Amino acid sequence: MLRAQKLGMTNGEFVFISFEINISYDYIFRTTTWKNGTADSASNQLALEAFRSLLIFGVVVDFGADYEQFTDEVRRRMSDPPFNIPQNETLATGVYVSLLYDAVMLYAHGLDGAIKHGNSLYDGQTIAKFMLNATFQGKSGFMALNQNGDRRMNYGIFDLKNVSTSPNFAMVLKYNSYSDEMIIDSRFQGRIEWAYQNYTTPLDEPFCGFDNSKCQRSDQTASIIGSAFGAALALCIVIGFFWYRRMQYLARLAGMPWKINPADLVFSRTVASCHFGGSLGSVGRQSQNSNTSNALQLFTRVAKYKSNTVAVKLVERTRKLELTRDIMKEFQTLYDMHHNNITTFIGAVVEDIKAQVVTQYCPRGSLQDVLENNDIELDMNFKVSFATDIVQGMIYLHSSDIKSHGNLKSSNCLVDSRWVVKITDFGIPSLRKINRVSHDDGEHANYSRMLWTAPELLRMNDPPPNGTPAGDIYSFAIIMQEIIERGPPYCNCRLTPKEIICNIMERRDGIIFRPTIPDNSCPPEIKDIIVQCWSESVQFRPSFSAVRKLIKKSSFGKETDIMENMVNLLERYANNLEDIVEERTQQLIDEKKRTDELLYRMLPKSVAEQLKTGQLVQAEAFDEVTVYFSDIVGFTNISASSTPMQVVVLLNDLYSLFDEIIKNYDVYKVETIGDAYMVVSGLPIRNGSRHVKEIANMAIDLLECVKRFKIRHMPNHKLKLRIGINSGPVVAGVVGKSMPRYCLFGDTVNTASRMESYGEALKIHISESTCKLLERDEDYEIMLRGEVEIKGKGVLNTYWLLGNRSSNLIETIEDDNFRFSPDNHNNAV
Ligand SMILES: Nc1nc2c(ncn2[C@@H]2O[C@H](COP(=O)(O)OP(=O)(O)OP(=O)(O)O)[C@@H](O)[C@H]2O)c(=O)[nH]1
Ligand SMILES: [Mg+2]
Repeated sequence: MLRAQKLGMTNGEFVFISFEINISYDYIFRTTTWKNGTADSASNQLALEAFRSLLIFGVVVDFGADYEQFTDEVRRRMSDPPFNIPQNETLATGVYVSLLYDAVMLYAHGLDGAIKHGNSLYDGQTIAKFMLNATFQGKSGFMALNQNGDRRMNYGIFDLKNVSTSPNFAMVLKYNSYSDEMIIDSRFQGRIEWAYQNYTTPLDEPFCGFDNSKCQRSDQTASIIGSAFGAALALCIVIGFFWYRRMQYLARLAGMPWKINPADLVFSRTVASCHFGGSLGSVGRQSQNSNTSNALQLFTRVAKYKSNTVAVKLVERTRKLELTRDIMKEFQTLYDMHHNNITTFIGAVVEDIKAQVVTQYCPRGSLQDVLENNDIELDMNFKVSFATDIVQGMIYLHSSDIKSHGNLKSSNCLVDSRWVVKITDFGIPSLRKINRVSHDDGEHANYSRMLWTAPELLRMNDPPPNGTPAGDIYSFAIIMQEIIERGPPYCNCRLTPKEIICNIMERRDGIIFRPTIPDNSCPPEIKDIIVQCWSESVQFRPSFSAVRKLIKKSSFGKETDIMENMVNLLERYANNLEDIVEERTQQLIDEKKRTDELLYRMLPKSVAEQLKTGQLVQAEAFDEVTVYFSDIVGFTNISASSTPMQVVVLLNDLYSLFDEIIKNYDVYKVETIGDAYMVVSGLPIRNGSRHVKEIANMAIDLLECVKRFKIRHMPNHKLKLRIGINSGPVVAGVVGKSMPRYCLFGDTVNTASRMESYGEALKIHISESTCKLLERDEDYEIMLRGEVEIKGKGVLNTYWLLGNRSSNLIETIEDDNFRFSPDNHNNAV
């Protein structure tokens, strides 16, 4: 009751009824049921208030007149063995004693009936049957059982009385269920004192119902009305929203935001990409590459649009392009599409018979270009990430208004700067459908274009321009083969595209024709996906969403997290780049080495280095160097009796030999002019006085080698060399800018040249200065030639260098009668 009070239910509106079985007049009148002996008076006061709302409904035992006598008898008997309970104990008295007595009497009644009717004493059901409708005066009042075995008894209602003086529960009404009478006893203390509003009888039911449902109902009605109104409002908002969107769409459609002014497109260049031809609609193709199996060189037209680089695809038609509502809608649909794995449609220029479709430019070219580029290393993760990009793009495309691509192939999958694959060339089916300018690129290219087309579409006379979703899945499988194999479709078979297409369409002997993928080229789960995707039966091909799940389930699809994937991708790309850079650097180093070598052959290394760093090479004076000249005796005659090519071969053979020999000496070859060969020692790097010996030894060596030299086309002809040497000061420097040459200047050079021209065949003619330097070394055998009149010099003493005693002597052709004639020296053979 205290709990009810806390809930505010004891204000009299509610009446609580409790049921008591153990009630007698005495008991009731003596008991103060609300009071808790251990509680404080304040709590008891609260309880008293609460108990005012309680009516006790109880069984009223009528003990009858002999009750006292009965209890005395019970006490007496209980004092006897085996109970031995003292007579003054109250235990033997009470309502239960009389109730138990009456129960035994009732059982006896049933037993009596059973015995009388000859029934078994052990059949409980029969005994119980004879108890039904029993009536007798029991010790707990009149005992009467109805036909169901229920006892008809007296029941009473007790109410709390004398609240302000000595509160107690008192019977206010008695009901005899046997006689069905209400009995008002004189001992009753008046009527029920209701706790409700000044003792007035409470309503049968509270105003809001026992569970507040009656009040709620009105609340509910309000809320139903409210929600109906809300729903109507929401519906209006939704309809209004869609209507607004529709109006916006129509306004946009009419405004044609995708329309580009041709003047805004600034064409810069075309980017080439080499592969099989494009679709019939595009006119990007420019030239036919004749040597590689009819492959076409295709070009992307690149332009600047609002300072962005864009790709422009020209679509030409044979008749005027009407901007019908359908075409406008198709352009608008493209314009509204945005996804990371499709190229952004920027707009279109629509002119009389052509349209220029402007899309986002992908600098890395198509997937086909990337796959064909062997510099790019692609591991399986990279390949699967390409595949995943295509799948994501296609899922978006299939869920869009476009529904399907219809021309999915590797050249229509572009790779952007961050290696993300983006699908392109989809949509605008009306534009694709109306008659196009036909580009007959030849049978090979035409059939090559069909390699991605699903067999069911190949068999159709008029396939839908947008293709079908299942057809796209088939095309995806062919792209996967390209990715896995890094080659064109069907790269493992030797058939021509025409033969391949025929095989696919005909399905000979029920065998379907598809590309082969070697087992070791990709994990089995990836191969399974590809095989499923190119199933002959459309029903067996999975959707792109299913393919995405299958890839995710594979060992390559375990995306840990997008950032990690991104980082892995970048890392792989960086590693790839590092390898490429390393390779390229090596190539550059090799190339540089080659050009340097070439340069060092033309110029002394120290001079070349200065020129390379852009320094001005100052002419340099050298106090003493030795200059060597040689010439082929009778070269004019040899040239006259040979073809120019034979002369070139001869000189090349000879001077290659010379070049090899002079490598053994510290000399610098200045030049070869025709048949003349000029070498110097002592520059550009000074070598003290060694220059003369270097040149002398070299000259002896060269002469020896000439004696053994055989002219290829004149094997019997003995080649003879005339050698002249002079030593002295020179100035060396680079002359000329476009073809710089390292030249020597000074009289020393002229004299050396004269020494050669006034010399004799197979002899080394040296000047006096050279002779003096050589004489310091006793190894050299030198012979005075005598006085020779040299043009521009006067009469000079000259010498023959015969040989080096420490190595081999020259077998000189001694001619005592030699008479020098400056005019006939060229003819001396
Ligand atoms: N680098 C680069 N290449 C592109 C871009 N767009 C197209 N291409 C390439 O340009 C070439 C010509 O493209 P298209 O005229 O569409 O020819 P296609 O893709 O082979 O065939 P269809 O799409 O059927 O016409 C193809 O190799 C494309 O891969 C781009 O944005 N960047
Ligand atoms: Mg294309």
